[in-house]
Amino acid sequence: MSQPAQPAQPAQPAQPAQPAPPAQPARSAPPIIEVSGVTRRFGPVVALDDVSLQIAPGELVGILGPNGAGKSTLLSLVSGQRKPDSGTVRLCGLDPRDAAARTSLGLTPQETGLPATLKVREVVDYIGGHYPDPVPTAELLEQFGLGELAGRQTGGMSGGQKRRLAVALALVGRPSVILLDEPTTGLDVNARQVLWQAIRDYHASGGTVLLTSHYLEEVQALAERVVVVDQGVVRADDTMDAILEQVGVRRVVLHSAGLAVPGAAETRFPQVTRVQVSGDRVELFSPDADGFVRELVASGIDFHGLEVRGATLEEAFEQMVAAPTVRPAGTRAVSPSGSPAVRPTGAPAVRPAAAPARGEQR
Ligand SMILES: Nc1ncnc2c1ncn2[C@@H]1O[C@H](COP(=O)(O)OP(=O)(O)OP(=O)(O)O)[C@@H](O)[C@H]1O
Repeated sequence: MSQPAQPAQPAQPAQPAQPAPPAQPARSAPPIIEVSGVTRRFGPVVALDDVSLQIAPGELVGILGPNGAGKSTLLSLVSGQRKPDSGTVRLCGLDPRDAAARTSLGLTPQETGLPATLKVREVVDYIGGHYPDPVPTAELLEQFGLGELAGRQTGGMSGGQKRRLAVALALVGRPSVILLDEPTTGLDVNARQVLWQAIRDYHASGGTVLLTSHYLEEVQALAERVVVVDQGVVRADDTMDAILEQVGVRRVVLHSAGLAVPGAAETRFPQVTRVQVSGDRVELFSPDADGFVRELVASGIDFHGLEVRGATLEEAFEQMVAAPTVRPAGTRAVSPSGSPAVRPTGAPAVRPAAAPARGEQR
């Protein structure tokens, strides 16, 4: 579900114009974003359920979650567009509904309403005019590969071009923190690379980024820290490496006619939790890859081309959103996509960061 469509939010210069050395998150500094025990309901739906999150200045944090998880709701609370039913949200130490807090904020909502009859440069001038020291329009448009479109009405832009402009507008006021809700949805590979570079440059100059994405490779490429949200609950909150490590599942790839028979691997080897077969190529997932390989060798089954590697973020994510969260009857968040990924039999439970273990009552 989307936030209300609107242009980027006003922001204020809080960062130097020139790129500085890559930012080191100031973990000892007061959090620039602080969400404490926040619950937000929409009628019977609990979009966020007792969520707590602290983001230090200079962090680049990716929020992952399936459709309806509560990601956009979280951003709308941080940006002050909505208020929590309970709990508190602080942006730069202030209530984000206080305009003073939002002067240091740049925002790209999931759906952006650009005035169709205004030209691209006019929109940038207009938004930039709210700030004391905006990025010069030509410079900003060049950075986002939009220089040649400066004189075009926004109604004549492609979807991808509009998306690039929407992210550019979040940066025009030199904000100290930006919220990007699915910034590259609908973009082709080149346009996505341009935006990724702009986000990296902004972060390298000391900016704080909180972004949601459906593209796991985007979060993997950009974020230092990943927050996994599912059904309104934070299921994991850690560095990318720790998230991958936490899941502990490894992928074993090999070629074997004997194991390519449906059910053969799972039946024979208890360590195997999931199997994908394509011809004689077999991909197996196991929390105990070493044990599986030892037993495979001992079994005498013919195989070749063995590879073992860690799980991708996508696999880690599937594991995390697979564990159900128990809520009081009638208040469970509804995911439009229905049940999330099926948790593989025997897969290790992921210890959530701020959520109950599987089966615990909230
Ligand atoms: N204005 C609203 N009215 C009613 N229900 C809402 C509203 N906004 C959000 N919800 C519900 O709250 C839950 C969380 O929605 P939210 O948009 O935050 O999820 P999301 O993770 O951003 O999803 P997506 O990835 O699909 O954008 C969903 O069940 C959604 O249907």
